[in-house]
Amino acid sequence: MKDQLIKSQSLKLEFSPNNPILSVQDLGRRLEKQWVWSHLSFQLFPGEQVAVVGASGSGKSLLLRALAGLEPVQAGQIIFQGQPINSWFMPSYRSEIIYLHQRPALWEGTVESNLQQVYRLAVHRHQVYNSQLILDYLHLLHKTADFLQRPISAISGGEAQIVAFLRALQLSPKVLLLDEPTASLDAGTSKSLEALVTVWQNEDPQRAYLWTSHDPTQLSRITNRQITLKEKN
Ligand SMILES: Nc1ncnc2c1ncn2[C@@H]1O[C@H](COP(=O)(O)OP(=O)(O)OP(=O)(O)O)[C@@H](O)[C@H]1O
Repeated sequence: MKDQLIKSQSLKLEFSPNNPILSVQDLGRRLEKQWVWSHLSFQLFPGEQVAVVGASGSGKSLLLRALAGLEPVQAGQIIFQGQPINSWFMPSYRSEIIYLHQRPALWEGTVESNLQQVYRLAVHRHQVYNSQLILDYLHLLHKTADFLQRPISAISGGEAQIVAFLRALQLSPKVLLLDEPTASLDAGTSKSLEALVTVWQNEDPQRAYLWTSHDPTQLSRITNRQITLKEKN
């Protein structure tokens, strides 16, 4: 089944807790003549919770977006489940590695129509909307089913972030790339979303995440290893 997600049918997946789910090899991102970061190498293993830290402008967002296939790189390789990123069919890749940031883009309509809409995309046609899973996740967030009928135009920034999390998590990605996802939220909602990510990860030991935040207390709660990006010279 998973083989269908890869462009080249001759490639085989290597899936084991001992193999990195994501491998970054000598990666470099240049903006005009200046490298934001270069010679960046690390691995992300199944089950890991990793913080990406660095000063403002050190390129944390650029890194996470590059890992999601949303930004180019000018050097090095990104390897997901043993296969280089460019051997993947991009829509499939982006449903396995999902990037979430603090200002999600949502469609018009209700919360639930936003959650259902992703299944109309060809890449998710083999999956179906699972309302029970969503209700379970909402329960964890101390929200009831009426939340699903709220119009997007009438929800708060924090609630929009909740919708973005639910929309991503229901697709069962292998890797989440969380780019300051709770920066504009109150402490209670932030902790609920942290709990939600933990539940998502505990559902499958192969799942892993990278999380950027300027809040060291949050990072110490939800990650156990750090990748540090150096400031530009
Ligand atoms: N699309 C772009 N075009 C030009 N420069 C960009 C672009 N995106 C980011 N940059 C620049 O690249 C550098 C790294 O940006 P990035 O947003 O990745 O940093 P960051 O570490 O995530 O910062 P912060 O902690 O403030 O969110 C910054 O100097 C930024 O201005």
